Amino acid sequence: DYYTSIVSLIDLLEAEMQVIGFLEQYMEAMEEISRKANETLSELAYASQEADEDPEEYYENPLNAYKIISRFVIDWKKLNETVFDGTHAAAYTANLTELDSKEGYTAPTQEDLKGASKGLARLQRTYQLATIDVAEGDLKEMNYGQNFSTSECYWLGRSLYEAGDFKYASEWLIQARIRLAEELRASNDVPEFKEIITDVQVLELLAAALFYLGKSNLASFFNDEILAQEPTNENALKNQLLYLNKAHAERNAVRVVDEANNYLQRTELDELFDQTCNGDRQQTPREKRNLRCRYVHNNVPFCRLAPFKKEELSHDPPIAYYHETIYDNEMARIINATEHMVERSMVGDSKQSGYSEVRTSQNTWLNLTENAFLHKIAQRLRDVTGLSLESGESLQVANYGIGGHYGAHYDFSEEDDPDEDYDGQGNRLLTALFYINEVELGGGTAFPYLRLLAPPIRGSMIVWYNLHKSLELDYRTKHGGCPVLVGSKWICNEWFHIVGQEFNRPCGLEQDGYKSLPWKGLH
Ligand SMILES: O=C(O)CCC(=O)C(=O)O
Ligand SMILES: [Fe+2]
Repeated sequence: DYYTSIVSLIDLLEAEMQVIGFLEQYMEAMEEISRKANETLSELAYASQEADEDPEEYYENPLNAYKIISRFVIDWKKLNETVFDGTHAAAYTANLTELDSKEGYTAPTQEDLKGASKGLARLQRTYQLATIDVAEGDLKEMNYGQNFSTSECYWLGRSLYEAGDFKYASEWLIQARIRLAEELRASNDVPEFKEIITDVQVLELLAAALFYLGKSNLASFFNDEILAQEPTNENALKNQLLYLNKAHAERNAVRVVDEANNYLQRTELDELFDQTCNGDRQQTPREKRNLRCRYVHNNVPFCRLAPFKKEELSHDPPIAYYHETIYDNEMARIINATEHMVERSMVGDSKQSGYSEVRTSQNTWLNLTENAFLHKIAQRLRDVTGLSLESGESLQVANYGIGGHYGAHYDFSEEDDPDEDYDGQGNRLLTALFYINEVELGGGTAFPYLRLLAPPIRGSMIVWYNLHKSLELDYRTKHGGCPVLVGSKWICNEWFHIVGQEFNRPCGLEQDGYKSLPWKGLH
């Protein structure tokens, strides 16, 4: 699909350029025909005008009599053949068909449009971006100059309406109305062949969206607006009663649930996650007080010369950045090797997995042992963590597109017997995650329970233990990838498992799992 990764969008751009070429070719052919046809046409018109001045006299001349018959039989026939010539249209269609059936290409669908719409709404919700700003291309004080047209606002509103996101649907529909009014004021000529949206179309959706948001009063107000423009509009007449009655009932009832907050079934965790992503939820100065930056060598001889640059993010559970742990050429190679391999990411365990809006990214895997250039990265992973990779997974490479994100989750398996999920290698002990490109805005890794946001720093790696020393699950490690606001986000991560770490991370003598139990089953 097109809304989960940048790579596929670049392919799509290529397809669009081709389509532009095809149509240009066709239009040139048509213009040539039009030019020739006009020439012939004026010749023919000249002849008949001449005759029309005094037909009787004109046709006394036998040559002229011959000519008009000849014009019908020969010239008009020839001209019509040229005008109706279908070969250029056929070539155009054939080009399009060929593109459609090209290996690895599928035209974007309504589903893609819906996915992209939801991605945008997710960005707005997470980073609290006002629709009016986004519609003008403003994302967090940056202007990308991408003003939305009436039709774009309308379709965005409509997709969100269909997706049940009535809050943002109504806001985008209002933007559509504003633009429509501006367009009407500015001029009357709408460019031909472009979709024309009417105010009534917008109002119908807007009233319904507001109704579902529990704002029947407003729904009723906009419905009246429709009736003012089209007094016999059947839908509006029907809805009038519904909206009015509901508004009346609402006025007299105490609202139990706040529907506006309840839409899309957002959980408390979603809220915490968003707040962590947008910086509203942060570690307290007290929590940060003992966090340090330091050079570490982990007793690796080479690292005594070139130590790792560690930045502590949390002591318990242990989470830290290691800056500048992957080289430019390594990052480029990883992206080059995988950009045409990535596929839509799945969620779930070995028993049950599938696609989900919780994780909108694309990913693939690189085998650390099969790819020679990855041997060095594997060694670095061992040096940084002090752990063995004998039970480690392949390196996962992932790319996030428009509004791409990964909702809060645990990396470990909560199964009674995680060995079943992981081929007998034990649960996921440690996560090491490299940020391998520059993300312009957004796309951090958020730990909502720890009030911790790690921005994606190109070339840095973030490392954390998912399990307590006793190997019990550490429920404080819930985390996710914040939506990418501007740019594209590439990461690769390695999961270290329990097997083989007996001497590398010895178990504690006490059960320390109680520390994170209060977070278990939260939300
Ligand atoms: O994208 C991120 O920052 C987090 C990714 C993640 O948590 C995962 O892939 O398990
Ligand atoms: Fe994760």
